[in-house]
Amino acid sequence: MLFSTVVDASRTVAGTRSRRAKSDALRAVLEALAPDEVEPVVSWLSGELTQGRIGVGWRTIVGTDASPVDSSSLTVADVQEATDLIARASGRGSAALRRELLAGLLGRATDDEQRFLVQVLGGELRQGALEGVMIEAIAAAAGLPTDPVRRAVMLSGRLPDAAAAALDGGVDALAAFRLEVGRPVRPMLASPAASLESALGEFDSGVSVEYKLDGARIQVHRNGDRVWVFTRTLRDITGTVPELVELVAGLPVHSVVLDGETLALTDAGRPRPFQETMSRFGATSTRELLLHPYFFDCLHVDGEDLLDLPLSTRLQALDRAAPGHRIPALHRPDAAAAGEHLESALSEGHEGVMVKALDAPYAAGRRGRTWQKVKPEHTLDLVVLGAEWGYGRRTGYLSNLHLGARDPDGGPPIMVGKTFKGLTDALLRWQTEEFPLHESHRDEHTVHLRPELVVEIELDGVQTSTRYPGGLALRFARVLRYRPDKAAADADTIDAVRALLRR
Ligand SMILES: Nc1ncnc2c1ncn2[C@@H]1O[C@H](COP(=O)(O)OP(=O)(O)OP(=O)(O)O)[C@@H](O)[C@H]1O
Repeated sequence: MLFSTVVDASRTVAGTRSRRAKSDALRAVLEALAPDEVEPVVSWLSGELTQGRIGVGWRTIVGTDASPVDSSSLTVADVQEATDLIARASGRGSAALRRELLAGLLGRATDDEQRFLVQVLGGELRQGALEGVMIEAIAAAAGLPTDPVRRAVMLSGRLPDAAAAALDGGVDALAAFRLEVGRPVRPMLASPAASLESALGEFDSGVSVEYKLDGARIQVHRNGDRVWVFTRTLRDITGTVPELVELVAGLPVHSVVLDGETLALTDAGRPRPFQETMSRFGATSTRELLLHPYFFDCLHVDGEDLLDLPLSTRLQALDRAAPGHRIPALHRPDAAAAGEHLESALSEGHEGVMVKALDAPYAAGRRGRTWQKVKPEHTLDLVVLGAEWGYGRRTGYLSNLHLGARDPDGGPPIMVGKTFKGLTDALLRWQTEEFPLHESHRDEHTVHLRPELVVEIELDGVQTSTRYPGGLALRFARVLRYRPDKAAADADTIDAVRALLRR
């Protein structure tokens, strides 16, 4: 396939708000691909290279001077080969070689193709938000229902692999995707509940009511002596959390996959601030701040996959696999006991409780109704779209944030408000250093950012407004904290913002 066909499709997708039109454009490309073109093209259209990061930084890209050609004959295979060569360059002189190879590739591309390549290489096109649309397009191109495609993506964490399997081997190839110990699964997510009573009222078959701890999500895998620890975004952090590795290595099982939350505690046993827990995931972490795991689900034990079994069965397995390390939970409590559990969670400094249906399977990667979170304040995770230079005491600092909600149809984030409330001096300094690394462009007052940073905002509510394109505006928004554990694709949607309208 000609590379320009891919570039045209990407432009069509970016240029329309219609989910149907996006899906149709993607489908048309997928249907025309040769088998070995599927993985690279699905990766590019999702804004990534199959090789991951290839050592071409922003500086190299803008420093590359290559005039576009008028008409190009670049094929998908040409581009894949060129990026392979760049990715493989190593050792002395490799930076110069990468620059040369990049200039060679760009020098064969048209203006549009160059722009697309630069965006993919610079990570600007990475659009997890498009994933749902892409899954539908893959299913349509392969003539299959959406569910088995989605399941394969959630189990492998990799859209291109699932696309190749769907288009090449159909349902049978997709069914072969299994949970594999050592390969992370997309985590199941929760929906907000209006109240504890409404959450309890929704499930006749019994619930587990669990503390909702305000730490960081972990997924641990163990096979014999080998242990892995992954974050919510499936990043492998095994090397930075030796105390968790040691604990998991000592569990009374041979192989296991556990889902949980990890927290650093004060000497008095109260949770430390979220930032301190997150800082342990960084490369420079100290071991002084020990992380404690609190597991709440078991997806695999000793050769048996449990994803499709009811929560009640998975919790029994969890008790066997990790005795003493469960999150505080009540099994089938009555309303009074559940209420007391919520009160104690809050008085111990935690966020609230989770109410989970005991008969529900583990819906990897889904924000389902079978897990509901009950917490007293309204918070939203929003994408930072830009920041304005401050004035007065804040002169010289990037301050007032432009906030966007995710478009569930895969378009760019939709702006819903601005705020500088809650920003500490430390955060202002951090923003001023960090934001230029995410800059897409700037004007006199504002540095605009690629949609990469997620910030958690507390708010009193939402009102209708003509000021912003979504017709909604946040009321009394204040910054709680940044969420380095989340990508833009995990941010709250415009629908979640709208759901706060009448409360
Ligand atoms: N008992 C629990 N069961 C499931 N998740 C829990 C539990 N305790 C804490 N958590 C955390 O809560 C998150 C689930 O809530 P949700 O799906 O709303 O994620 P979120 O968007 O990170 O929410 P929030 O911003 O409220 O933390 C999980 O990702 C996990 O990190």
